[in-house]
Formats: sequence, C-alpha cells, structure tokens
Amino acid sequence: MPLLLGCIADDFTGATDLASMLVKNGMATVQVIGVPTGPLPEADAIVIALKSRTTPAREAIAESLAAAEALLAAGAKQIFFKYCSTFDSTDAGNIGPVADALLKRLGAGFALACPAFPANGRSIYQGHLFAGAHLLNESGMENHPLTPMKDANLVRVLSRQTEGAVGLVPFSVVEQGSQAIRQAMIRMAEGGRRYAIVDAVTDGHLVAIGEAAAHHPLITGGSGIAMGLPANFRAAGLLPERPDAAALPPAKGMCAVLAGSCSRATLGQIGFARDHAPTLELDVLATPDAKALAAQALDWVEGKLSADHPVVIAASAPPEKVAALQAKLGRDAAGALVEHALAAVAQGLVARGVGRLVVAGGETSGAVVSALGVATLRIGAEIDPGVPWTYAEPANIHLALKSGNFGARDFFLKAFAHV
Ligand SMILES: Nc1ncnc2c1ncn2[C@@H]1O[C@H](COP(=O)(O)OP(=O)(O)OP(=O)(O)O)[C@@H](O)[C@H]1O
Ligand SMILES: O=C(O)[C@@H](O)C(=O)CO
Repeated sequence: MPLLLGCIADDFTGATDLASMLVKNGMATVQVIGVPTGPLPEADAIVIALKSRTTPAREAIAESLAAAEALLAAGAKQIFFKYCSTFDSTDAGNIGPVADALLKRLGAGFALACPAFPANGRSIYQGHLFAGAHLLNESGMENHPLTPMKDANLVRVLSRQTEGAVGLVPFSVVEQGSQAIRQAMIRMAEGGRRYAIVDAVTDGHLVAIGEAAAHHPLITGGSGIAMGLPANFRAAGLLPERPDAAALPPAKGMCAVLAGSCSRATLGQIGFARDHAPTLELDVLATPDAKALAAQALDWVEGKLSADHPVVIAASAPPEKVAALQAKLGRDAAGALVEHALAAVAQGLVARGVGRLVVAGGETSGAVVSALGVATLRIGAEIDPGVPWTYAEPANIHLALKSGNFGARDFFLKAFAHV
C-alpha cells in the first residue's frame, strides 16, 4: 500500500480528527505519535501527531520538518499541515512559521489556509472565522488558557505570523466551484501571495477547494479541508475502495473519562456527566500539586470503575478559575501541572483495568498518550464529528481523544455506547 498523503498535526486530538476524516472518506489511515524513529506503518495516509501548537516556533519548525522528512522518505505525494479549526495560535506562531518552513522544504511558493469545519460549526466568510453563530473572538476562544484568540480576521492573524503576503479567496469565488477556486489561487500565487485564506461555509465548498488543490504540494488547514483529498487520489487511480478502513479490534476493560480542556463544550459535557456518572472535579487551585491531585483522583476512583459506565475525572475549570491559577503559577506552568496530574491519573487508571478511555483536550491528550507510551493509533468509527474511537498500540487499549470544542453535551456517556 503506497503512502499517498503525509500529514503533520500540531496536536493529538487534531491529528485524530484529521485521521477520522480521511478514514471516513475511504483512506486507510494510521496516526503516529511524535516524529517517527523507525519505518512508518503501511497506510494510504499517515498523520504524525506532534505537540507543537504552543511550543516555541523554532522547536515546532524543527519537529514539523523532521516529520515531513519521514513522510517524504516514505513516498508521500502531498503534505498536509493540520492545525486547529479555531486557528489556535499566538501572534508568535506557530502556524505561519511552520507553514513557511514546509513550503520552503517542498520548494513551493504558495499554500491555501482553510480551517473551516462546518460539521462542527466552523465557517469562514470574508476571511473571518466563525464558531457557530459567533465570530471566533466572541466564541469563548478569546479565553482559551494557552492560545486566546482575540481576532477573527484570519488574513490579519496569519499575516502577523509570516513575512509572506496573505490574500483571500472569497465566498463569491468559492461558490463558483473548483475551477474558479483553482484559477483564483493561481492568480494569487502569480501575484506574489504566499498564502490564501479560503472562505468555506459548507462541506460542498470544502470538497471543491480540495479538488482545486489536487496538485498543491502543501495543504494547510483543519480536518474539513481534507474531505476532498481522497477523491483526488481515487481520480488519479491511486486509491482503491477500502470498505473496512475503520475496523478496530473488540474493546474490553473499564470505562473512564479524563478532561483537561476548559472549552465551553467540555465544561457543558462535564455538567451533563455530573448528573449521569460518578464525576470528580479536581480543585487545582486548592491543591496546585500534580502528584497530590493524581493521588486524590486515584483514591476517589476506588470501587467506582465499571465496564458498563464511565467515571469522569476533570481538572477543567471556568475562565475565572483558570485565570486565578495562571496568576499564581504562570500560564505554562499551570497548564503543565494539570497535564502532569492527568497523565499520572491515566497511568493509574490503565493499571486498574481501564481499557476504554476518553480524553478531552489536545494538550491533555498529548500528555496522556505520551504517559501511556502509545506509538500508533488505528482509527475507528466516529462517535461525533471529528472524534473517533482509536486503538492504541502497544498499550492495546481503546482511546477517544476529544478536541476541546467537539462533541455533543452527552458525549462522555454516549462514547461508551459506540465501542
Ligand atoms: N483548572 C485549570 N487551570 C488552569 N489550566 C488548566 C486547568 N485545567 C486544565 N488546564 C490546562 O488548560 C489547557 C487546555 O488545553 P487542551 O489542549 O487540553 O484543551 P483544549 O485547548 O480545549 O482542546 P483542543 O486543543 O483539543 O481544542 C491544558 O494545558 C490544561 O492542562
Ligand atoms: O480542528 C480542530 O478543532 C481540532 O481537531 C483540534 O485541532 C483541537 O485541538
């Protein structure tokens, strides 16, 4: 099975989201954790999951280039740089700097940038990103613990992260379909633009944009923009039908949820779980100590684990509590403390027989997956848009890595009816 699409994702839930989109559209896809050190598994698409969304730009570039090298060496015909559908980044990066470095490595001068994901309410109009009915900077994302998004104009946001010129392919062009989009992107590249934010409001737009970019060496965006790519490979005769692309081994073991995301969606899901499952909300401000928090959680879990329904352990907190902890410890130290605590809880849960684990939050998932020594994730069927069950090896457990903002209100319960 020759590798077709080589993907680099800047966080772990984002990688799973992208892999799920590719599987759903008929590509056998494996998610690899971190820059690979050995040969890549056989797949139509490989998604290398980095934890580079908030690292210093220099580190993010080095890791992304190393990932690209591995993918190109394995024969990838196109490179995909996956970032968040809410364009999570600070003005210091990393989306612009990483995309710049990848373009240079690929000898290319232009790439589209499109984080739209209509199934999860992310749309782009006149270059402005909406989350549901709200502009990005009024959607709750302005309070994100690590990457507060205070500007919805993506042309402006990306321009602050790159020396390259950023243009816009507007809705009026996107509506005309793939030929018009292709021509517009050619004109932009010829006119010296390095990037184009491409408006997209519907899945139909994303498919047309994907078709228009069939020959681009680099695609950048959210998982939505990957929707049209498998068809390009099929049209080129490179991708056979894959009816069982989402098959996983049977699930076993106890059920648990770990939440470190402080997004509105996750806070709502914890609120729902409170009434339907044993739920522990850690008070990180009262106990700002990772070991002590993990010990509290593992003591609490005693006698509560079940193979039928989950226990829910959350460090997540509303913006005022997050701000209080950050004021005390600093932003990065606060995040790291919670991540260490939840990673240790994950190890403890698996040691106690948990075999089906939902983790909420990209950084949190990164910490958990690393602590569990996971090397690869096989991607299964989707629970909600962008969140599939996966099979983690060599840990041999089922994991669902939920992007902070994704999933219905009852996600923490319903996930276990799908595995
Ligand atoms: N009570 C808290 N106080 C301060 N920081 C917290 C608290 N709880 C969690 N955090 C930190 O907030 C960050 C949340 O980021 P994470 O990527 O896990 O979630 P997210 O951004 O909502 O999800 P995604 O990246 O999938 O959109 C993590 O670093 C986590 O450790
Ligand atoms: O694109 C998204 O919103 C997610 O896949 C993600 O990257 C969350 O971290």
